[in-house]
Amino acid sequence: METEGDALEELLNIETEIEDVQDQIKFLLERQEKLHERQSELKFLLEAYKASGTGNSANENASRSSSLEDWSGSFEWDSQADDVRLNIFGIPSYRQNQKEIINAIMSGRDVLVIMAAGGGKSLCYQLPAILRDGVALVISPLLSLIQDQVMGLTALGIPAYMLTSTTSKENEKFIYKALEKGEGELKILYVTPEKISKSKRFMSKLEKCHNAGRLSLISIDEAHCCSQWGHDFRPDYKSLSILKTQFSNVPVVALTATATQKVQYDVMEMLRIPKCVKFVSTVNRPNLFYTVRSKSSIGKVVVDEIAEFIQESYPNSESGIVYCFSRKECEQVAAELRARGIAADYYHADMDVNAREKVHMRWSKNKLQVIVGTVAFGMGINKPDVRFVIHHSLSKSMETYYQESGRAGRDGLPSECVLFYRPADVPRQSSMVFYENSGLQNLYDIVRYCQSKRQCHRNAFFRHFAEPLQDCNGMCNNCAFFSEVREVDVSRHAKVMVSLLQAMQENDQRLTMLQLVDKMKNKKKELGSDIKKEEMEQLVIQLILDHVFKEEFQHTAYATNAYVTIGPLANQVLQDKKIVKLEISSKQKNKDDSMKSANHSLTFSGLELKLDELREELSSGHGGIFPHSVLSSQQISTISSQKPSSAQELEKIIGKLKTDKYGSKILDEIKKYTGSEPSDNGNEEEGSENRASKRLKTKKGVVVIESSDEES
Ligand SMILES: Nc1ncnc2c1ncn2[C@@H]1O[C@H](COP(=O)(O)OP(=O)(O)OP(=O)(O)O)[C@@H](O)[C@H]1O
Ligand SMILES: [Mg+2]
Repeated sequence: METEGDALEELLNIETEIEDVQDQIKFLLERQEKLHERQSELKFLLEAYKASGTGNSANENASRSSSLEDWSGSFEWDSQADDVRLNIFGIPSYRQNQKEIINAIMSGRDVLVIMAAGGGKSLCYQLPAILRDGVALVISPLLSLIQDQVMGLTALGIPAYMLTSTTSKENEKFIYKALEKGEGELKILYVTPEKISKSKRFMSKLEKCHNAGRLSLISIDEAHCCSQWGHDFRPDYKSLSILKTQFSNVPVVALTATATQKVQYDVMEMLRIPKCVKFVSTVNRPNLFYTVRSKSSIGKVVVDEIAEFIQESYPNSESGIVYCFSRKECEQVAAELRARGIAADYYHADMDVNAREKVHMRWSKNKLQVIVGTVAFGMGINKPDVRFVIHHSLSKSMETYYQESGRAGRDGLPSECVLFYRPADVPRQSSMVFYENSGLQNLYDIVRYCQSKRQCHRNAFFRHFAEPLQDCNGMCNNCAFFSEVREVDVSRHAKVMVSLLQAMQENDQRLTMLQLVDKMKNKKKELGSDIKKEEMEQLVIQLILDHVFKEEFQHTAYATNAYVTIGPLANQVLQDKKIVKLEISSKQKNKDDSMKSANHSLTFSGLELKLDELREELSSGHGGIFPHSVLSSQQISTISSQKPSSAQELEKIIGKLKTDKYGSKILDEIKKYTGSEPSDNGNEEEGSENRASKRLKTKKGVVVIESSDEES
């Protein structure tokens, strides 16, 4: 006969099971939502293919415009545009989509441009701004970005101004007069979005400019700031909808480096440009080599490895960034790098604006090799020749990592992105992001990227941004060294771990990841075979990603603690319904292996170094503009390989304006160098880009480093 005790026990069991089922339903609903989202992304993608009539070639699909109109044909402004491109901007040819975007804007259309960081979005609106009559208005979110742009344009002799808190009274007067009366030369005017939302005076002058038919175009840079779903939402960007309402016949061009479908729709809606021509370029950055390195639990060892990497790969003080998790860590790592002889300084939100600006400036002018920053060192970074971005710990999402690592190699030359990963960094991040909308989901996506030792890192980006896969060309460490990894069945370890955690929870005890791993030490007998502590940590994270465990958080007076608890799929492991596998490096990566990727770095020829010195000298002599505004690294590389001997030859590389300004000094330097060059100096003939790509040839995913003079 059933007693009261039996009934009570059964009731408790049922309640536990109901909780378990509810957990599973919650998990399945979340999963369903994700799948729906992905489904609609893929449907959209397939429709885009159909509309553009392209086949399956990844390259064809990598760049697409949303309409069937042909923007690549000839237009009446072609020759004038070519002239401005070469002779004012010093740019010898267009990159992918630039010509088409310019043509669409010149035809008076609204345009949405999605183009990777460093793809060359600025030229797309600056060139039409010069060709069209009147003043172009550019909205940009940050003062530092605006200052960089205005300085660069001024150095090219283009009448560009900004109207910000730093503008002098005199310049303000000049700008208002130019807008109102068309007096004085003003072609491009930069403002922050607050000017549109808060300054009635400015808006009334702008209206006058428009009424007189002198507002040539409106450009909205970093347009993802319009969307709450984007990574840098700015409330003031919302007020930009007024622009299209008020100036409906003026073309609006919105530009951003990353935008998921959702963000793209949001931007089009917010800016009221539903019929815009959309140009989407690939997110692929083929010049970036992505590496995930396992991170030691000893802080000093990590800094040693970072310092060694920088010194061995970038001995000519090439610029780089090291991203750290916290402000304190930034300061420590910067100090330790300095102690190891690297010119490094830190940058974070706790510093006052002037101190931050000073560090940024020193770095931009190549007086400082490395900035060690938190995420606060963000959007305003415009330096084209950043050769490496190192993450001392993982970012909080794939999108953030793409943005941060993407600050490397904006000039298109080979550069490296290295992420130091250890599972113990995951709870540090998760306890920061768990309260954000989809914070944990986003974090777990990048954790998957870090945990995977076999999957192509580049493909992870394509998947994340719903883009067809493209060849990695051996440009990530998994593609380059994948054979060193094996998959091990650790289902038994997982089962023991689940039972252990369950027993603890039944006794109302909670465990952090490290405590759980520690407790597993006592289970050696049950396990038979042992796996290393780091692998055990990797397993805990793997089980969190697989929903066998989940993370829970508790606030204390000082911090938020992350605990590992039983997740919806734990029973599957206990009932042997789920096989758990772990990717394990079959041989300890030795130093040589991990440094292999460093051979992607550029090496400079003697002439390149001379020209680099010359651009520093010329930049300080020309009102302190940035060295890269005098000559870009790519231009230095082309000049060094072609060694022009006359102004006419030089003009073909850097255009008329720069040749007039700096030509004689550049030609002198070439002459001096070729005069002193030993006759067997054959290898220096090639530009660094050529040499770098020659040194790095991939054969079936294995990197073959060809020997060259510098190495022998
Ligand atoms: N066609 C081209 N050929 C060579 N260099 C180019 C070309 N177009 C642009 N560049 C150079 O590429 C670099 C990056 O350009 P730009 O600042 O416009 O990038 P962006 O797309 O705005 O990137 P971000 O999203 O990081 O702001 C600049 O140094 C620019 O001069
Ligand atoms: Mg830009």
